[in-house]
Amino acid sequence: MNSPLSPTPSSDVLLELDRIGISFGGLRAVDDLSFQVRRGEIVGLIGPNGAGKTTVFNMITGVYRPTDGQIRWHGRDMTGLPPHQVAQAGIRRTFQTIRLFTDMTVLENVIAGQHLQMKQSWWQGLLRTPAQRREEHVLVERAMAVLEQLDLADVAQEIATSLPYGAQRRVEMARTLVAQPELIILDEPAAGLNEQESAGLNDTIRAIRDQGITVILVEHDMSVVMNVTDNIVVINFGKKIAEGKPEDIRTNPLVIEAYLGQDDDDEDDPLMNAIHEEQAQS
Ligand SMILES: Nc1ncnc2c1ncn2[C@@H]1O[C@H](COP(=O)(O)OP(=O)(O)OP(=O)(O)O)[C@@H](O)[C@H]1O
Repeated sequence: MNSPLSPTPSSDVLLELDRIGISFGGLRAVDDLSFQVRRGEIVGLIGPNGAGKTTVFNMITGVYRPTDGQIRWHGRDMTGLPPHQVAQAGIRRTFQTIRLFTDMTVLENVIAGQHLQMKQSWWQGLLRTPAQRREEHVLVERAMAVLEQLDLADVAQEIATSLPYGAQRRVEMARTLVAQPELIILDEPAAGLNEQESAGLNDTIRAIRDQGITVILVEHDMSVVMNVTDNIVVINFGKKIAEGKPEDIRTNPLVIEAYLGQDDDDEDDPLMNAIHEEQAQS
C-alpha cells in the first residue's frame, strides 16, 4: 500500500528536523534545531542534563508536536503525526525502563508484540487455520533471525526476566527490531549496564546498523557514543551547539564548555575525561 509517508528512493536523507522548536509555558525547551539523519548512519544526540534530548525524541516519535519547524521523513512532512502512525511509517523507539513480559520466554516476548500486527483474526487463531499457522511460522522465523543478530538465539527458550540485565536490554531491542523499522531510536540503552555489558552494547548497535537499520542514539554514556556513532549532534539549552564526527566533538570548545558547566558526578565519563585531559595539557 502506498501511504503518504511511503519511501521515495531519491535521497539518502531519511529524517530531517528543520528548525523545530517547542515551549513549555515560558520555557523554550527546544529552539531552532535542525539536523539530518542519513540512511545507514548511527547518529548520537547528546547534551548535558536538561538540554532537551528527551523533548527532541518525543517530537520525532509524535509524543509532542513542535510549535515551530517541520519534521520530514523521506522528504515528506510528518510534523504532528501521532505516535502509532510514526511507528507505522518505520520509526520505532526503545524505552529506558525494561518492559518485558514476566513468565514468558525470550522468543515469546519478541513475538508477543507482533501478534497485534497479524492479519488473521482471533477466531481464526482459535481454529488454528493453515493461514494462521503460516503467519505464526513467519513470525517465529523473523524473531529467531533478530535473536541471532543480537546474540540471543541460545537463550530463546529461557524466561526473559531471568537473564542478566544486559541481555534483557537486548531482548527489549529485539522486540523493537522484529517490527522491521527503518529507523530505531535508542533511549539511553547503556543505562544500568556494567562496563562489560556497555562494551558489548557497541557491538549490538553496530549489528543493528549492519542489518540496514538507521540508528539515533540518545545516550549519556560517552564510551558508547564516541565508539559507535558516525555523527553527533550536541544540544544545550534546547539549541544545537555542535555537530560532527566524534573526534571533532571531543575537542569542540563549545561542547567542552557546556559539559564543564554542568554538575557531573560521573567521573568515568570519557567525554569529561577527555575534556579534563585537554585542559591539563593546555
Ligand atoms: N512536559 C514538560 N513540561 C514542562 N517542562 C518540560 C517538559 N518536558 C521537558 N521539560 C523541560 O524542558 C527542558 C529539557 O528537558 P529534557 O527532558 O528534554 O532534557 P534532557 O536533555 O532529556 O535531560 P536529561 O539528560 O536530564 O534526561 C528541561 O528544562 C525540562 O525541565
